[in-house]
Amino acid sequence: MKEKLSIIKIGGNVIEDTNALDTFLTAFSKIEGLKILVHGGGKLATQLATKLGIESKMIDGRRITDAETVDIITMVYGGLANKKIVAQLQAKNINAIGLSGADGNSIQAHKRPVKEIDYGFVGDIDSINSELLTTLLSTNLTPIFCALSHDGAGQLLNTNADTIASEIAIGMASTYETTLYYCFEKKGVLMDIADNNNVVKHINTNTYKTLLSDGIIADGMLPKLHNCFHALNNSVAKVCLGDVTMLDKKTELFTTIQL
Ligand SMILES: Nc1ncnc2c1ncn2[C@@H]1O[C@H](COP(=O)(O)OP(=O)(O)O)[C@@H](O)[C@H]1O
Ligand SMILES: CC(=O)N[C@@H](CCC(=O)OP(=O)(O)O)C(=O)O
Repeated sequence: MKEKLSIIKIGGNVIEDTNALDTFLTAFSKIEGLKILVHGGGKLATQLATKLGIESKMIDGRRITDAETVDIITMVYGGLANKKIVAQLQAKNINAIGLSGADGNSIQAHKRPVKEIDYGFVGDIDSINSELLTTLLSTNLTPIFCALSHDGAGQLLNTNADTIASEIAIGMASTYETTLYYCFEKKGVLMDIADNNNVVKHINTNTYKTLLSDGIIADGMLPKLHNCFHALNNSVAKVCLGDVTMLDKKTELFTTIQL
């Protein structure tokens, strides 16, 4: 029997809100067993770029990451967001260790090739250093990943945090029974975005197709669901989406994805 490992991706709207972040980190700190946290911070990066007079460009939910922008996201994801979360978890007795993909060569990627769109310094993941993560977990450290990978030749790259979470879950699946949680401000995949209680409790490959063609899965939910199925197709045991109450098991109202 493999040991269980939970990988939790925290949504951008939760990081932005001090109270919601504290509630989330309390619930995270209480999750039993081995765990890894992944965060982004896209909205915080856009806010800092605006303050610095730099325009933020997104295409299909991906940030066009030029040389100035990669510096901003390094400051925000690898610095401010990551270190605040690590410090707050230390206060909750979790021995958190903050990592970008460059630290310990934990996530190696390559710059996305230019086709119709040049995304700039955006990285597509090649490998996860599962040995390093296994070592950290075995010494009671809890890895906290930001949305940065590197190319092995000195360049940091911007990788969507949902993708980092699914690739870590996949990379760890041969060693652990991995469950991937996408924790955000909604109770799960909603039938009606205006009704936070109208949750689709189970989605499989067939119902996924219908939800897509009916336009129920839209915007930020599109890459998220793509990552969910990618994880399940690559040995991840379980994938769930929901709000913080899903983590402290105070509710049955969240979405479980199955093949
Ligand atoms: N059917 C749906 N159910 C829930 N959220 C949806 C749905 N369709 C679109 N969304 C939107 O997707 C958003 C989550 O995606 P995103 O903003 O990228 O989140 P995160 O920062 O957590 O990665 C929700 O805040 C919501 O506005
Ligand atoms: C390539 C790319 O688009 N990367 C994302 C990484 C941050 C992220 O994923 O943040 P949330 O999870 O808070 O949305 C970005 O820069 O916005």
